[in-house]
Amino acid sequence: MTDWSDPDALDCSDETTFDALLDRADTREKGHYFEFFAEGDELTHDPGLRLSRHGSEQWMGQTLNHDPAYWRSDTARERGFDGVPVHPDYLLACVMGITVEDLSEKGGYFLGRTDVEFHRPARPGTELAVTSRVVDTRTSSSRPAYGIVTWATEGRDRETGETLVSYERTNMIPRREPAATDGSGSMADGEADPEAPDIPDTLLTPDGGHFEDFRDALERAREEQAAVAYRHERGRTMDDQLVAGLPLATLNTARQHHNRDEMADSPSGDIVAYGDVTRSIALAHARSDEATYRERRFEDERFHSFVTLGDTIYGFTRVLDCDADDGPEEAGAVTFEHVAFNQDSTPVYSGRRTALVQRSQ
Ligand SMILES: CC(C)(COP(=O)(O)OP(=O)(O)OC[C@H]1O[C@@H](n2cnc3c(N)ncnc32)[C@H](O)[C@@H]1OP(=O)(O)O)[C@@H](O)C(=O)NCCC(=O)NCCSC(=O)C[C@](C)(O)C(=O)O
Repeated sequence: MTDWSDPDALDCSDETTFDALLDRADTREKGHYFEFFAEGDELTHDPGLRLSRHGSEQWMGQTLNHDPAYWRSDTARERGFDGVPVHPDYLLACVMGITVEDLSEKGGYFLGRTDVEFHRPARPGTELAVTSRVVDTRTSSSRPAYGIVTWATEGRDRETGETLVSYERTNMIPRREPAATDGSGSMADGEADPEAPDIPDTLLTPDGGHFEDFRDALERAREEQAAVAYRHERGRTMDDQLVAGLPLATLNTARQHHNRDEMADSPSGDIVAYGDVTRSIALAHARSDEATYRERRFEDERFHSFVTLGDTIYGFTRVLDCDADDGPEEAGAVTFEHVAFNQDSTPVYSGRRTALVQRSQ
């Protein structure tokens, strides 16, 4: 009888032996297929993550989000924060990162998110408690190998139980067994629309980045049948640190971001950027052209196309609404539509954002 626990019983450095071993071995799976999820299921996400100043500053530096209120105590105080909070994009990415192992590690693509609400600022050192509820599951008519799942997620302060951020997100999730559909959905390569798009003749740019600048530009646009819409100058090329480093720093274990071998056979053919990194870069471009006071909420966030290593992310903004009565004395609410696009001008992300923007002195 061979004692297979004897170190000398198998030569794992021999390619033929090792190939045969690998062939025979089961894989201990991570993550869940589509069939695992049922509407109403509640999931408590176990991985612990403590928000850190280093993590927030690293996220801000790498994504070009340079708002001093999240670096410096004097600006934080002026903006009404009780101490220097972590950056909201980092908070959101950390809450979502923790959920990945349970919800989307199997390889599903992040399609969209809505109702992103920041309930209170979070301080470095906060330990997170994150839960999700399955809101909806459905078959994809265009991709029988995948289903579409929506979860409602809440990130809380583990010590006080207070909610910090909540949202609903939707992913494509691989099925264990492909669904029997005719595959007749929207998979055809985009047929050109023969109709020219209906767009305004004039796109206006606000004179500055304060609340009044956006409000005045919107008023002008209404009179001139124009839109307030502009692009931002900065671009950021996706490198290893952004594509693989930042998701892992928030415990996002989705293979899409760090396993090129597995991803070679996937629809994207390569690792792709975490949606929250792409989004944060586009928002940073927009925020660099405005006097942001606080983030309020995000709706209708969608990820349209893959972003891979070497792609460059630019930003485009349309101003939708200004509300002078919403917000404290120092700021008014502005609603934007932000679009992230790549070097070929292909939109990769879009979302509606309401932020408080500082009033002019
Ligand atoms: C996946 C691709 C190839 C599919 O492209 P496609 O041409 O097959 O079609 P589509 O039009 O984009 O949508 C496919 C189906 O999804 C539905 N759908 C679409 N959006 C939504 C939405 N918001 N809410 C609800 N449903 C939505 C849509 O209605 C359609 O349904 P159908 O199959 O029945 O016709 C294409 O959409 C694409 O390239 N998207 C970008 C994906 C991406 O790069 N995401 C970010 C990176 S992955 C990530 O961050 C991972 C994460 C965060 O770590 C982690 O979840 O773990």
